[in-house]
Amino acid sequence: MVADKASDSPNENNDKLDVLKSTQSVVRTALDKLGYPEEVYDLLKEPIRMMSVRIPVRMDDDSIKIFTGFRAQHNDAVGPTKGGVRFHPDVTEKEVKALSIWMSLKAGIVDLPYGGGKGGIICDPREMSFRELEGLSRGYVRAISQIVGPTKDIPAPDVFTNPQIMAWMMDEYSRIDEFNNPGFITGKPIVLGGSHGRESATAKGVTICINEAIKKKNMNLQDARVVIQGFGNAGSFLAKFMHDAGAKVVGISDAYGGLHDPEGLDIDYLLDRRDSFGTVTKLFNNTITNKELLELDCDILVPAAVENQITEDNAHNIKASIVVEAANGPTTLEATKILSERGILLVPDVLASAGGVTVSYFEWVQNNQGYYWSEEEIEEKLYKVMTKGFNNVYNTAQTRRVDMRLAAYMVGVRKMAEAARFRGWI
Ligand SMILES: NC(=O)C1=CN([C@@H]2O[C@H](COP(=O)(O)OP(=O)(O)OC[C@H]3O[C@@H](n4cnc5c(N)ncnc54)[C@H](O)[C@@H]3O)[C@@H](O)[C@H]2O)C=CC1
Ligand SMILES: O=C(O)CCC(=O)C(=O)O
Repeated sequence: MVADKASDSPNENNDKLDVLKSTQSVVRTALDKLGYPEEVYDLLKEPIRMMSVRIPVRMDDDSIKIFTGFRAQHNDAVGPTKGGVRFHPDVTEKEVKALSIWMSLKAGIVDLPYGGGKGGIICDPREMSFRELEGLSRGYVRAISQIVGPTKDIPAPDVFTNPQIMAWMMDEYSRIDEFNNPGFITGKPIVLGGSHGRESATAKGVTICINEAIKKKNMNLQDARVVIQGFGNAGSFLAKFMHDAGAKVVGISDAYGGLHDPEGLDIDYLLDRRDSFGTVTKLFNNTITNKELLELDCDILVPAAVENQITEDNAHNIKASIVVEAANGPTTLEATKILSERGILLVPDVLASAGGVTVSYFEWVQNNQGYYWSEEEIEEKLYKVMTKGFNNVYNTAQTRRVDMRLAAYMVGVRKMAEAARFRGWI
C-alpha cells in the first residue's frame, strides 16, 4: 500500500484508503447529480445482505484451521446478485462490501439483468495445498448455501481463485441441491459448462476500452508503450493482447516486484514462466518495485492487481496519458482528481473491468438455455456490450462535464435506482 503524506492525520489517511467510504461518496454525488432523493442513497450505500462465515478446514498436518469468509449482496432490485470470490490475506468485510457495490455499478453500465454481489475469504492460497484449497472452497459453499443459487446470487472467480475452484464450488452446491446445477457459478472449466472466452474476458474488455480511449486521444496502439501492474488473469492476458496488437509492453509486475525493459518485454516467455497465482518476477534479479513500475515512462498504464495503488502521493508522477483500471479500486479519489486535472484519460474500474462479468452473464445464459456459443459469437457480443458501455460513460462525462469515474457511477446507478423505485422500495 502506498503511504500517505506525513502531514495527514492517521484518520484522514485511513479515510482516503477506505474503499467503502470513497465508493459511497461517489455514489452519493452520482445520485445527487441525477436528482434522486436521499432515501435512494440510504438504500444503496450498503449491501442489502452481508453474511460473515467461519469455515473449519482440516489441514494436511491434521490440524483444524478456521477461516473467515464473507458474501455481500449489494442490491437485487434488477435481478439476482452476481460477482466473484476473492481468496486473499488482506480481505476485509469493508472491502467485500465495496466490491459488491462496484459489481452493481458494472452490471448497470453494461446493462446486465443483475445486481452486484461479492465474496472473499481471508487466506493465502499460495501457502495452501490443493487438498486444503478444495476443503476451503467446499466449506465456503456449504456456509453460504442458503443465500446463493442460480436465481439468487451467482459467484465467479476473482483474485487468487480460478476455474478449478469454481468447479469444486459448483460440485458442492450441486450435491447440496441434489441437482446438477452449472448455473450456480461462472468461470467454470469448459467441460463443466464454462463459456468460451471467460478466462480472457476481463482482459478482452480492457483491450476494447484501451482501443476506444486511444481513438479519443488520437493515438495509435502500434506506437504505444504499455505498463501493466499484476500478471494474473487480467494482467497476463492483457499483456498478450497488447503485445499481439503491436504495442510495446515495457513493464509488468506481480506481488513481489516488477520487470522493466524500454525496448519491450518478451511477453510469450513471461507467460510461459508465470505460475498459477500470476507470479513471475521471482525468477529475475534485476527487478523494480511496484511503486517504481507505476511511475515508468509509458503511454498506457493498466493497474491490474489490487486497491489503492495510485494515490495523491504518486498521481503527479504518472507518465501515461491513458490509465485503464483493470483492477477494482486501484486509484483513490484524490488521485482520480489529480489525474483528471492533468488531462489523463482515466477509464474507471466499473467500466474497464466489466468484460469479466459480461462473459459470466453469457455463461449463465448458456447454462440456463443448455445451448452453447462459439468463441467468435462471445467475442462479437462482448465487443458490442463494451463499446456501448464505454461510449455511454464517455459521452456522459463530456455532456455533464464530470470526470469518467463520476460519469460511470451516474450511468451505473440509474437502472438499479429505477428498478427499486418501480418495485415500490423507495
Ligand atoms: N478475474 C476476473 O475476472 C476479474 C478481475 N478483476 C480485478 O482484476 C484484479 C486482478 O484480478 P485477477 O487478475 O483475476 O487476479 P489473479 O489472482 O489472477 O492475479 C493477481 C495478480 O496481482 C498480483 N498481486 C497480488 N497482490 C499484489 C500487490 N499487493 N501488489 C502488486 N501486485 C499484486 C499477483 O501477484 C498477480 O500477478 C483484481 O482487482 C480483480 O478484482 C476485475 C474484474 C474481473
Ligand atoms: O464474473 C463475474 O461474475 C464477476 C467478476 C468480478 O468479480 C468482477 O468484475 O470484479
